[in-house]
Amino acid sequence: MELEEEIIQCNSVVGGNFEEVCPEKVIRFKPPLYKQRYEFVRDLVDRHEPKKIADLGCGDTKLLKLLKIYPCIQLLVGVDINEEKLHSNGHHLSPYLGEFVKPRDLDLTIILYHGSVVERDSRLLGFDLITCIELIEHLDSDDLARFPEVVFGYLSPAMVVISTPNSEFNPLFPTVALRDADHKFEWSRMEFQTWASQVAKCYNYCVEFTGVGTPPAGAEHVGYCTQIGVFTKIGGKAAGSCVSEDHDQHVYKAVYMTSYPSLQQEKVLKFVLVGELLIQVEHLRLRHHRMLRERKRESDPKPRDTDFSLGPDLLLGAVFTEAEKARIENSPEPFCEGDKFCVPLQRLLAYPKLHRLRVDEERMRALIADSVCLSSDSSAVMVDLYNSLDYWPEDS
Ligand SMILES: C[S@@+](CC[C@H](N)C(=O)[O-])C[C@H]1O[C@@H](n2cnc3c(N)ncnc32)[C@H](O)[C@@H]1O
Ligand SMILES: [Mg+2]
Repeated sequence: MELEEEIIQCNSVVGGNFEEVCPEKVIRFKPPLYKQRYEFVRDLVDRHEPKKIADLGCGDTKLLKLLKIYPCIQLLVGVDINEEKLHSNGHHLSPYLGEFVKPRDLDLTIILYHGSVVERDSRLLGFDLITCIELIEHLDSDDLARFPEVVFGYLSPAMVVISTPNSEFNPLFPTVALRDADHKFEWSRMEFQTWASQVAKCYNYCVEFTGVGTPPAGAEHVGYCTQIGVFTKIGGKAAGSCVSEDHDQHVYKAVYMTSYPSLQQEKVLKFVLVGELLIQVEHLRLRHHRMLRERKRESDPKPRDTDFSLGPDLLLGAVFTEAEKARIENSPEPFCEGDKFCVPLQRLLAYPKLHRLRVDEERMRALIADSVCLSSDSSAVMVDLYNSLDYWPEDS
């Protein structure tokens, strides 16, 4: 993360140490500061792998869009007081076509709620991570006073991240006013850390302070442009006893909800399994043809054992690791029965794209039974050795 400075003609009145530190310069961050804040959250998600995340004051849902790709997340919730923002951005959170073709391993539900973060809604209980990015400075003093009791006392997630402007950085900007017209306050590091430490102590969290947006050389003493507190619940995830009495408190209005296809859903698993299986069987069948053709060209009339050893997998562009090769080679080989080509289920399950689905032979048999033809003992998938689309130049 870098900070870019650009000399500009700056006639604005600047406060205190601005002129001394950084005369006539405008500060630009690279990547932009909002992206650095999102990156900070992404890094936390990478490290802690939370299953349930709520983004309070989610605005135009940009952070949620970045988070939805994480395989560990199963519930992603956004809350904002601005209903219009939620309505106009919700559809960006729905699954793409590619997410049906290559579904996630685990379910994911995304819900956007319209409501205020100072209202209690029991659907946000039991979360692993709650993010409040550039939110608290938009709360008036009454709401700010209620915020800790709701978020830390009632919702009581395992981790909370709060970011807010560091007012000590402001003199480096060309103007001295608050950074946004809707900000009710901007705190120095001392003010934020005093507030956050009291909150942490009151609700049994520990808090660490950091930030994003490094100050320019010579101005290190002002600290990060955005200050961040990361709160971790002492004693882990278990919800506090105070939550049990109001478990059905639904005050937020759900304005958008979407569920992602995943391999946890039987119909999705079946779709992927049958699709990958058909590709693999067809690939093996064509490879068998190729081998027969080569033999014919060599005019070798002698029948030999069919060779299903693993040559370069040109058709699928697959390159196997040594472990994958060993798994495939140790599984039963495809075979021919009259004009039928048979691939044992165990062989199919050895290929990486089917192996990753983590189904055993019995489950596979049950899932594919009504979609493919099985051998008489149901141990192999059976297809015609030749079909009308096969191209045999030698025949023409
Ligand atoms: C500066 S924006 C930050 C948006 C987003 N977190 C981001 O970093 O891109 C602040 C957001 O908080 C929302 N907000 C303000 N007061 C709120 C409240 N009491 N409850 C829920 N959301 C609130 C605003 O509508 C706005 O979308
Ligand atoms: Mg703000």
